[in-house]
Amino acid sequence: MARLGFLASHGGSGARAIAQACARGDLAAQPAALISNNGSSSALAWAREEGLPAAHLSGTTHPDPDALDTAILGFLRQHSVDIVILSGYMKVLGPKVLAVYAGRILNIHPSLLPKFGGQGMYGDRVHQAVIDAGELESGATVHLVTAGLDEGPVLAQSNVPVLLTDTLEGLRNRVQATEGKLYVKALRRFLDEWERPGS
Ligand SMILES: Nc1nc2c(c(=O)[nH]1)N[C@@H](CN(C=O)c1ccc(C(=O)N[C@@H](CCC(=O)O)C(=O)O)cc1)CN2
Ligand SMILES: NCC(=O)N[C@@H]1O[C@H](COP(=O)([O-])[O-])[C@@H](O)[C@H]1O
Repeated sequence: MARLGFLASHGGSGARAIAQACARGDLAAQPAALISNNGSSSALAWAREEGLPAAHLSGTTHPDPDALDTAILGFLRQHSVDIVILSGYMKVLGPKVLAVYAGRILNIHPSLLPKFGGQGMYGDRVHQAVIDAGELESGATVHLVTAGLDEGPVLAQSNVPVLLTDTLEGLRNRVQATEGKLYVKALRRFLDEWERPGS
């Protein structure tokens, strides 16, 4: 059964949705570890409540980026993680993690990539940019993670309308309401391919 390593900066809603799907038997996977760059994140508190091995690893604990990259990789390997799940993780993954887990790191982004992705595009900044651009639709994207921000192959997307009267909160809530189900669907499809011999 695939072992999942979560990285989250805030609430980790995607990680929680996936962990609940694993507990229901809807995903052939099991949570194995969680890392947060935010020592006071509710994702870290949730992981500890769940008895999940959890660590605060960040620029505060490891000011040197290479040392942080090594520490993140070490924690993932210590817990025999097979697949890395980014769940609102707001930092760029380093080359060591990217190399060892190439093709096995998933992320969810709150726009229809490739639109509204890349440096500086995260959280509410994305939704505000969508509204400012006058887009008629938005959604979330699950993609494989590569060295470039939000540039990896798309695995799945959700679609929601953008209303002319939309506020930032209204659009955020409408997009976020699709994320948990989308992430579970994308991971199920990924696991089907990953577990097929020779895939
Ligand atoms: N190597 C990669 N690392 C990460 C990727 C990726 O595709 N390749 N995805 C991001 C997640 N993400 C959007 O989905 C994202 C996260 C953060 C940023 C960003 O600009 N961050 C700011 C700092 C924000 C903060 O400190 O709170 C920055 O780096 O200046 C853009 C996109 C996760 N990592
Ligand atoms: N570029 C990455 C990004 O913006 N991710 C977004 O951050 C939010 C995290 O919420 P959460 O911490 O409650 O899961 C989610 O909406 C996710 O799509």
